Amino acid sequence: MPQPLLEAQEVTVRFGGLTAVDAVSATFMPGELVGIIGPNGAGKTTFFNAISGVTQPTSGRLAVLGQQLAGQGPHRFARNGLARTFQTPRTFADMSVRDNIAFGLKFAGKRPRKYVFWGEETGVPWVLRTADSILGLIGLNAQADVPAAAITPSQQRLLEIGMALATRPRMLLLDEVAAGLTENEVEEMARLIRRLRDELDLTVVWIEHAVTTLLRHVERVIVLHQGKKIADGTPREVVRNPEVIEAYLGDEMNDETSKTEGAEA
Ligand SMILES: Nc1ncnc2c1ncn2[C@@H]1O[C@H](COP(=O)(O)OP(=O)(O)OP(=O)(O)O)[C@@H](O)[C@H]1O
Repeated sequence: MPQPLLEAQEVTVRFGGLTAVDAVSATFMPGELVGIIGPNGAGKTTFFNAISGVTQPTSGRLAVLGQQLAGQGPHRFARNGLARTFQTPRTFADMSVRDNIAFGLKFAGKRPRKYVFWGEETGVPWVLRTADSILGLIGLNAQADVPAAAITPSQQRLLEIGMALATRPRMLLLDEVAAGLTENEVEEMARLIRRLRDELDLTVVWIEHAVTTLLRHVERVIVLHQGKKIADGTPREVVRNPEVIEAYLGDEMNDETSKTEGAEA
């Protein structure tokens, strides 16, 4: 059995009297594509913040490839191969799209670790070597010289993914990268995410409210509700779980159905 890429054990995050993440344990294996879903305020982003070092867990353990990192800052997690996006894209507005990617590459260049590809330490895959090849991978070649402020919201999201890839991660954490996109753009985003996982042998963890698309593309789903993990299984298992239907999926599916009915009316 290979070593988990990331293992969270009983991770709890409290903000004053509020328990945003309540003793959540989860294991992420190399090459997995895992979705995280749950209602607003369920603790999804806070869990992401905890497993990427952005927020210190109040208690619990976090191991990246067996190395305990709880209590360390985000740079330490990044050095160990974690890269993430944020709900509001964090790009440099005045810099060109290419220079934004080049910034990520510069950050990666300072890292002593070699890229791990298909389980072995190798050189960097060619697609992650230059800003232009990364732009090709995410489909932003035509925007290379445009300032980041001038590209569309969906291109901003792609750019943020490109910046994360430029740090040459083993694990990519995506926080609502499809928010605000049209149905077609959401589907394209899902395909890109799968392609990145397949071609770069990445572990991808993806938080999204576009549940039907997400469930079609991931192999495993974790469901959070009021800070607790209430399900962890294949999409098939999770959609049949009565607790998940009660807490979340009933409303989400109804919303998506009524949107479709509304569009058809
Ligand atoms: N820095 C903070 N200080 C205090 N409370 C916070 C902080 N960050 C999050 N919370 C609270 O923690 C709970 C979990 O929030 P979180 O953003 O993790 O949920 P979420 O599942 O990502 O929600 P959404 O789907 O709306 O993004 C919420 O009640 C939120 O108000």
